[in-house]
Amino acid sequence: MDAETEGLPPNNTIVEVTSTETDLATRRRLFKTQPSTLAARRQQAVCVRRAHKMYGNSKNPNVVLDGLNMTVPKGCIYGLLGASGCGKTTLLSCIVGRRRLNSGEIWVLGGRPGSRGSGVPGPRIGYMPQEVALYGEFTLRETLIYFGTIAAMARSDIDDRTEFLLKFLNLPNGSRQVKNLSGGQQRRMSLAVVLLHEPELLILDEPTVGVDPVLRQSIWDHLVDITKTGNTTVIITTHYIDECAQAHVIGLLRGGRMLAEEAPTFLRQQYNASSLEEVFLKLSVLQNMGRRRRSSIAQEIVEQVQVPAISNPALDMSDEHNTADISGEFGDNISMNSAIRDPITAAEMPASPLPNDKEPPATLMQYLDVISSHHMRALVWKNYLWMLRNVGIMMFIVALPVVQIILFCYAIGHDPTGLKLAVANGELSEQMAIDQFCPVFPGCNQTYLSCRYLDMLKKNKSMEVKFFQNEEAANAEVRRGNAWGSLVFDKNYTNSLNERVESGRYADNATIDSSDVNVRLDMSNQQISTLLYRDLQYTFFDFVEDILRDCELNPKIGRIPVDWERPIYGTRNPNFTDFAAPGVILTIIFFLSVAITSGAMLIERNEGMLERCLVAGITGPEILFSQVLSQFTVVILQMTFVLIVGFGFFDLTNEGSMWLVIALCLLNGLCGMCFGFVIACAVDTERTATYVAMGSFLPIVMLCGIIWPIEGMYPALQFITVFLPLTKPTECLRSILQRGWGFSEPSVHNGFISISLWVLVFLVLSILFLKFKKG
Ligand SMILES: Nc1ncnc2c1ncn2[C@@H]1O[C@H](COP(=O)(O)OP(=O)(O)OP(=O)(O)O)[C@@H](O)[C@H]1O
Repeated sequence: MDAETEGLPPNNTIVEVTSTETDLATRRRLFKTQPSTLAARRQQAVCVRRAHKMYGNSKNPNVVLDGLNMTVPKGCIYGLLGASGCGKTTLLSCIVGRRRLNSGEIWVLGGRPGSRGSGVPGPRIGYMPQEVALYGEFTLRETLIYFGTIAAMARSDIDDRTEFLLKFLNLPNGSRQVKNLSGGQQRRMSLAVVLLHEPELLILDEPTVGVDPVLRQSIWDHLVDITKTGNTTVIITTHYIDECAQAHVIGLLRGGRMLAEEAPTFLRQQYNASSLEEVFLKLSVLQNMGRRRRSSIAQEIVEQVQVPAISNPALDMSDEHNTADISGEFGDNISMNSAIRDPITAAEMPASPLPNDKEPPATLMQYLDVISSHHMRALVWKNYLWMLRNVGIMMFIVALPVVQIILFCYAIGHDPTGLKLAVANGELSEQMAIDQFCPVFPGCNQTYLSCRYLDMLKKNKSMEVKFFQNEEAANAEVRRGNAWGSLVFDKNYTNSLNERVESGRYADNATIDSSDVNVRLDMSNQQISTLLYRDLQYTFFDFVEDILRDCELNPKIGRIPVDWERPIYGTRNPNFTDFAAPGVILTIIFFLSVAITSGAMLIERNEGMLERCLVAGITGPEILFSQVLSQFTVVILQMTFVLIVGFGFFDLTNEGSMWLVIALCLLNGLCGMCFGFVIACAVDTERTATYVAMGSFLPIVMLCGIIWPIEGMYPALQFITVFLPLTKPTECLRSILQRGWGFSEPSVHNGFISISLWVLVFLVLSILFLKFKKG
């Protein structure tokens, strides 16, 4: 009920108050100071005070909880009722510590949810979310073993409870997979999971949806039964308002506030209603009147709706009530009425030890002690079981990088072959050109030297030569896109070339011109034209050397006077495959790890499993480390196959230590996994995750020196690349593979340092996202 309704006179006859001052004065006069001690609040199972929660932003807020108070005494069944979308789930997720209030306070089992030592989230509570939130591939028994292990139950206890729950909830035998159950059976299974470890506080979000009336009744009977001892408290939301008649207290939530918190029988009497639905309706009307009483609409409502004489609980308080936990707000008063009328009262409750009021400062060991062995056991077991149940997917995941490296090795970096050249050779007759006949004379023979050169082009560089009768025809072939270049030889080519060599510096211009090969290239394809440019020249050097050798002259005089000694690193003919391989291998491993981990985490998150596990007390670091452990197996397999295929089968150059290569690839896979965690924790949907992964893929490939040397980038970009996760590792792997460098070389150990730092950064970011990214 909102504050304005609290101001109604005790007999509750609706009085239209016209003057604001009178209204305020009446409210002040009627207001009593009411004690509310912290200790009393902490004695409740759940106590919410002045809770404000909104979604959206300040410009477009969606206020869901608006100063809400709620008191759930220990040992009761509390039915939380309200229309769809009124904020029940939001309130529950704040109670279990998965969402934060914008303001206000929550006490659960005497502690603040999420604070150290409060046990919430943790095994003290059992949360059944609205969605099924179970692993479809697991059997019922495996599901219960998993959640039982998380709650640190002994295996024998898990087995006993499993037998009981399967029978009690009318579930099929334990070896059936969850995905093969009907919708109703899955919800019952979800209920079985929270009942399994018999927590102190059960929070059930619509547990009876899809349950037949007989079973619904037996679930309620069970809830009544477990609360009898006073050790278990149940908060339940349901759409079937009247089933809440069996609750000890019901809270009616509307407009972000509690309309009432009372025992159902009391409410029905108080509001002279035959059903709880009617009570809800009347209270809603009262709430509307309170809100609009300054408007003329109020009068209409008063006239149209029959509201019974109701004593306003906010004002109808005996001294007896005042001694209880009352904060002066509506919710407290009402719930205490209930608590006192109810057979289970706070006074009868066994006083359980409360956690510390203020969170004690944590020691370093407590900060580091974020991993519990039974949680890790359960999580790693669950991850491997998931993989086992999805062998097809796992095989695909392992095979994918193999396919990629095979494609890379076959498709990238090899010199193009079969490049067509259009040749107009003046030395040939018209008929010879038509017949594509160009005679080659080996040895120290100075006849048709043009044909000898062209023959070497064909043989050594796999080029295809087509003869045309004149220069125009050859150029036209290039213009039509049928050849990559035209070569024109003068009709005196052989003689002129001989004379040019013989005369040396005395050769005249005409001789020099006619001994040149005139080349016109199609330079539209940078790779091909560069290659042609290089090969036409190199083949010419080879051609000259060949003749000189055959004529028993020193072949060196045919070369340019630069002696290309054996390279210090690399080969005389470095290929693009070896240049790109380090970056490509790292990129494949990195991005497949990103895809696997972000996919796995997002599936868990979006199907509610992650939420359920976090409420059960699993921590962010535990989830991450368990994923690291299990996904790492996949990364190791992927990496092994990539390296075997790349170095074993395709013989990629490796001059260095294979152990260093393996270590770097493993770290790189780990880094990809951690980046995947960050994406999964930071975004909400698979689609956004795909955009982020894709959005980061291209910049990383372009900027990390994988396909183009960093030295060729703009200076500002060169600076930025240093801070990208694959730049230094790519440089490092290239140095190991091509130069055979060891760890002591800066370029190698810098790669390891850089990737380790990135692993750390991504891990910390994921943990922070998991911790702080709540609603
Ligand atoms: N993550 C979110 N971001 C933005 N708005 C949200 C989010 N979750 C819930 N809401 C909005 O908050 C309001 C309350 O939602 P909530 O799920 O708490 O209602 P509910 O009472 O549990 O509904 P139902 O009974 O249908 O499950 C709704 O208007 C909903 O659209």
